[in-house]
Amino acid sequence: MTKIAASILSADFANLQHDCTRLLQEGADLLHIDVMDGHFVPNISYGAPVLQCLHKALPDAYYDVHLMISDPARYAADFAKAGAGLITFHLEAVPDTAEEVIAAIRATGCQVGISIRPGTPVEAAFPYLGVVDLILVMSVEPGFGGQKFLPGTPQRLAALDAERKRRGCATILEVDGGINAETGPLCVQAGADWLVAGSSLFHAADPAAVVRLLHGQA
Ligand SMILES: O=C(CO)[C@@H](O)[C@H](O)COP(=O)(O)O
Repeated sequence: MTKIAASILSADFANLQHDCTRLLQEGADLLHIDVMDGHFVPNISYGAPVLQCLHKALPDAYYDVHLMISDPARYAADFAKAGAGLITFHLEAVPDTAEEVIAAIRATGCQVGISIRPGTPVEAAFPYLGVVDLILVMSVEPGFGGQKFLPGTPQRLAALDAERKRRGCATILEVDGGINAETGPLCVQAGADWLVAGSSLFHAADPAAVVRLLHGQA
């Protein structure tokens, strides 16, 4: 079944535990932790101490960490210690050393993901099918929540899904950016397994209804 990852970037940080507890109670499957360094992307979010506090408050949640940072190998262990279940980094950040970063994350005991920006040819991720646990396709330019879904995304997911089937591997396909009741189902139809949703969940009057819809249960 499709999993819904709630992106905490859209939470009220003064009430982070409350907002996350609510979303998990409303049916979200996991928490998506967007880490931005103001260098790889033009925004700064938060670091491992925030995850550590959240993990302490909500130890049973699964933490899907998305590193939008220039030096993922340097910080992977910090996020693993803080409670990450899966750590995703961007191929564009480390074009020549992706294998080393994968090994560094694996050494922490976490699952490993790679991500690609909207402008990166989807074929760049093909060699990692069956190598990493998850491939995250960005459906907006990374850096900010609340952006509009890029319409070419389902086609990119479908290409990855077809290649995944051709290779017979089980790598999870995740999509992130502008996911809502309209765009989520298009991504699922194209092959996405995990949907990251921020503003459409945290700002919804009835988040449970959005989760049900994204789960395909509405
Ligand atoms: O990584 C990012 C943005 O860089 C995303 O996780 C967004 O935070 C998703 O937010 P919405 O587009 O769903 O509001």
